[in-house]
Amino acid sequence: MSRLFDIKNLTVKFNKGSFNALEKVNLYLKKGEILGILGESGGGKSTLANSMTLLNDRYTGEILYKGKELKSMNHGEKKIFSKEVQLIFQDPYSSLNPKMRLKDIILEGAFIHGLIPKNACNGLVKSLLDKVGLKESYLDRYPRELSGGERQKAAIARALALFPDVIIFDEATTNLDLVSQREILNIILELQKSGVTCIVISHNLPLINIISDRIIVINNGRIEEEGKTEDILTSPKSEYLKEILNSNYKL
Ligand SMILES: Nc1ncnc2c1ncn2[C@@H]1O[C@H](COP(=O)(O)OP(=O)(O)OP(=O)(O)O)[C@@H](O)[C@H]1O
Repeated sequence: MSRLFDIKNLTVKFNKGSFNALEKVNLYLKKGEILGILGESGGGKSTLANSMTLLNDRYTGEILYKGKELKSMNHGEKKIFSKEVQLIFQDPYSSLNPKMRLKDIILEGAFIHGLIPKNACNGLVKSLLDKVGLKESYLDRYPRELSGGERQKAAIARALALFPDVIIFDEATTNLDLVSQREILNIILELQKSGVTCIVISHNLPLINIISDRIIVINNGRIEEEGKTEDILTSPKSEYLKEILNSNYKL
């Protein structure tokens, strides 16, 4: 499997003289896999996701996407990158424009990138709704007229309208009830089958266990361990993982 991302010595320092949010992080993402990123609050997971999507460019080290360092990409390359790599946030309400109807929200990015002719809109938006399990009758709704789980599905449909190669889910199921969580997990597994590579960031070990091919544990800005899901859960090395596994979590 070829690598989509290759990250070398990624270091992020937000305030001069204070601690590093990320410290010499090295990791890769293989095409077709689901990579789980696990760690406690404040450990640096979102900083990693934001840096991998250039929402944060105040980093040192290298983030290579398909062999090209993100900050050295020219305008055209960055535009392609922003289509190919999508980020889904924890709070779908704040990431959806409250003044736009669902169909316009879903198609906005695809229009900006010139991906779809006007006459193909209806077909595309219906197939995207179907993929994420939203009813066609929701097309004219505003975000406030959707439940939390439905809003998260809408955010995924909007990302899918760009036919991305990679989707990073940053705590995307954290605020959802168990049924919605399960539905989003199933969507992610279906995405993997259709060739989309995914990163799932969470502090929820059962969720990461169900879905990931490989896991990285990141705390205090450092990678504490990395390996195939079954390997690191059966013989954990980090104190963090040992503690969770010794608590009430059962594999
Ligand atoms: N823009 C910023 N400016 C200053 N400090 C920041 C900024 N973003 C994050 N931090 C700090 O960097 C550290 C890592 O934060 P980050 O959000 O990456 O952690 P996280 O693992 O995603 O946490 P959570 O699971 O709670 O979302 C934290 O101490 C946070 O306060």
